[in-house]
Parts: sequence; structure tokens; C-alpha cells
Amino acid sequence: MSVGTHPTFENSPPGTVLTSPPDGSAVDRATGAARRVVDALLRTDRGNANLARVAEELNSIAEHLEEHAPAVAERLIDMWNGEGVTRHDPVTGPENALAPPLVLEGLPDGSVRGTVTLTIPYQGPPGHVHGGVSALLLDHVLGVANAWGGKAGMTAQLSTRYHRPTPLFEPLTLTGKLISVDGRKITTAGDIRTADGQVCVSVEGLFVDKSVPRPR
Ligand SMILES: CCCCCCCCCCCC(=O)SCCNC(=O)CCNC(=O)[C@H](O)C(C)(C)COP(=O)(O)OP(=O)(O)OC[C@H]1O[C@@H](n2cnc3c(N)ncnc32)[C@H](O)[C@@H]1OP(=O)(O)O
Repeated sequence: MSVGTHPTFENSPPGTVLTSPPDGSAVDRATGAARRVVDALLRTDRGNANLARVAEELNSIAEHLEEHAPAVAERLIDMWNGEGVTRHDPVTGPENALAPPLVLEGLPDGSVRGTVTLTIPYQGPPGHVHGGVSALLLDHVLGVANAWGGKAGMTAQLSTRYHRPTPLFEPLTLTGKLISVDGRKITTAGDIRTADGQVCVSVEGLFVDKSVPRPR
């Protein structure tokens, strides 16, 4: 897999933002609103008398968006156009309402770091983050760490250790760093910590240098 023109720690200043933060565009603001809706649907009173109308209005919004959507094959080409950082992925993508979204910066020691506060849509155990969500976030963090380290690959294995429950509603710091390269095999490690430095989840990933072709 090629890293194309992605910045690396050897050619870019510390603090380089490696993902695509929300930029205030209409699509990013609409996606932010969709995140609020997902969160609010989980929080609103189950007896909220307006929920039937809410369902109608949300379906009407979805119909409007679908009416203005090109064929999926065309949209995929558009999404993967250029060599830039993606705006649609489910971890950092400002255009993806499933993404928190996490913003990652590159550090001079070759690691990447980002802080995010997760809320109810990401819940697994009561008041805590779903383990699959932690693995999703860390898989992507390791992928970005590989790019910052000058490599890229597909995840072949992600070994995840859950040290303690990961809290919702408080800032979590995620880090990742490329550890070693052996031919096509790239080993990368990362973790999720609370603000006071407690490790909640740590991962080691094996990535293999191979890419899936972009849609054209
Ligand atoms: C700035 C923003 C940038 C952009 C940042 C973007 C970040 C995105 C991050 C998301 C990353 C993903 O989720 S990627 C999506 C999830 N991953 C996938 O879908 C991958 C599906 N699997 C595959 O396509 C394949 O199995 C591969 C590519 C992983 C490997 O297939 P291959 O190319 O045929 O290679 P293969 O010969 O099998 O393996 C190569 C070597 O690795 C070893 N190997 C392979 N798998 C394993 C394994 N699980 N455990 C141990 N070793 C393994 C083999 O023994 C071999 O060793 P040796 O004999 O050479 O010693």
C-alpha cells in the first residue's frame, strides 16, 4: 500500500494534523447535526410524545439526501479521488456520522496522538466504551501511525488487551507508533489512556504491505 504524499515524521513538523478535522462546510455541519441526533435519540425520554413525528421528519430528510445521491459506484470514485486524507472513514471522517470524529496529530518521535470524549452511542458495559469501538479506533490510529512512519498496509492481525473498563464522558488519549518493519510486515502498537494516564486498552497490530485498488 502506498502512503502517496502523506506527511511523515521525517519530512513534516511536529504537531502536523494527519486527519481531516471538521472544517465548517455544510456537509460537515450536517454530519455534526446527525451525530447530535444519534446521541439525542438515545438520551431523550422514552415517553417523548413527539417521537412518531421525529421519525417522519428524519425519514423525510433521508429521502431528500437519497434523491440527491449519485450511484454508489460513482460516489465511491469521488470519495477515493486524489491522494488526500479520507473524509469518510468511520474513525476520523468529518463526513461520517459514525466517526466521533477523532483528530490525530504526528509527534516528532514517530508516534501519533489524539484526544476524544466518547458518549452514549459508543457504550458497551454500563457507562463505558464498547470493546469493539476501542478496537476500531485503535486499528485506525495504528494505520495513521504507519503513514506518519512512512509505511502503509492492511491489518492482518490486531491483538487487543482490555486492561480496565474505558470510561465514557471523559477525555481519552489514543496513541500509536510504528515499531518495526520486516519485509512486507509492519508491527505497530498503541493504546487508549484516561487523562490521568491509566491504560485502558493496548493493542499490537501486524500490518502487511498490500493495497486494495481504488475505484476508478
Ligand atoms: C495519514 C492517513 C493515512 C491513511 C490511514 C488509513 C488507516 C486505515 C487503517 C485501517 C486498516 C484496516 O482496517 S485494513 C482492513 C482490514 N484488513 C483486511 O481486510 C485484510 C484482509 N487480509 C488480507 O487482505 C491478506 O490476508 C493480507 C493482505 C493481510 C495478507 O495477504 P498476502 O498479501 O497474500 O500476504 P501473506 O503472504 O499472506 O502474508 C505476508 C506475510 O505476513 C504473514 N502474516 C499474514 N497474516 C498474518 C497473521 N495474521 N499473523 C502472523 N503473520 C501473518 C505471513 O505469514 C507472511 O509472512 P512471511 O512468509 O513473509 O514471513
